[in-house]
Amino acid sequence: MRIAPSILAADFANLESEIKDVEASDIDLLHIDVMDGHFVPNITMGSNVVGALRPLTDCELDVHLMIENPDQYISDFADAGADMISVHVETCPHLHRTIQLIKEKNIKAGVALNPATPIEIIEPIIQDLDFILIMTVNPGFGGQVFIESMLGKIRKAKSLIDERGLEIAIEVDGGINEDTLGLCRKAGAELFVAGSSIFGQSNRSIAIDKLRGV
Ligand SMILES: O=C(CO)[C@@H](O)[C@H](O)COP(=O)(O)O
Ligand SMILES: [Fe+2]
Repeated sequence: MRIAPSILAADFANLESEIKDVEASDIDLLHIDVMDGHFVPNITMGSNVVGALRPLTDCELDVHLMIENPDQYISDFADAGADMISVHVETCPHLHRTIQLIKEKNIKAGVALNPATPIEIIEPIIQDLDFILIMTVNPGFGGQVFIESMLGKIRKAKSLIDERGLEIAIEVDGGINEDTLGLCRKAGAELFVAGSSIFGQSNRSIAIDKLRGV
């Protein structure tokens, strides 16, 4: 299992030390939530933040785009140093093209799905994906409560992947804590985004150990 701390819950005035703090716990991925105030009712950060963080860390930068018209910004985020980019299927009328745009940048391509979006929507292009991001809360804010009915969607995603013999990671995002992580893992997820259950805690190394079940 891989844990991706979401910097949305970090102290923005001290991002460098916040990142060093979680890196001390052998974290190999950082999750960056990009929100535009249109697709979701919140505004966060752009590719300039990804570019500023890139030289500060060896972690893979996992950029979660919660923005309308993502095609227009993929190049900026990739050039700024993203290693993985996920786009929301709800924002992509030409999803196949959008995925190819990400892959042309030689980085991992993922599709994110809102809780109300059925997993079957990605079936026609599943073989082109490196990962699937299943939202376990409605996107827009950290600190929300995990939606338990998403476990069924994770199981369905796992079956779609396994039936085809594909190597695609299932990432879950929203309300992941020491109770919900195990449920998602059992259902088939392997990449766990965690904001408040890591950066919201005073001792991040204890928080990460708890998530790992140590
Ligand atoms: O994409 C999002 C929210 O839209 C997430 O990545 C949050 O940042 C997760 O925060 P927690 O639910 O773990 O506090
Ligand atoms: Fe996210």
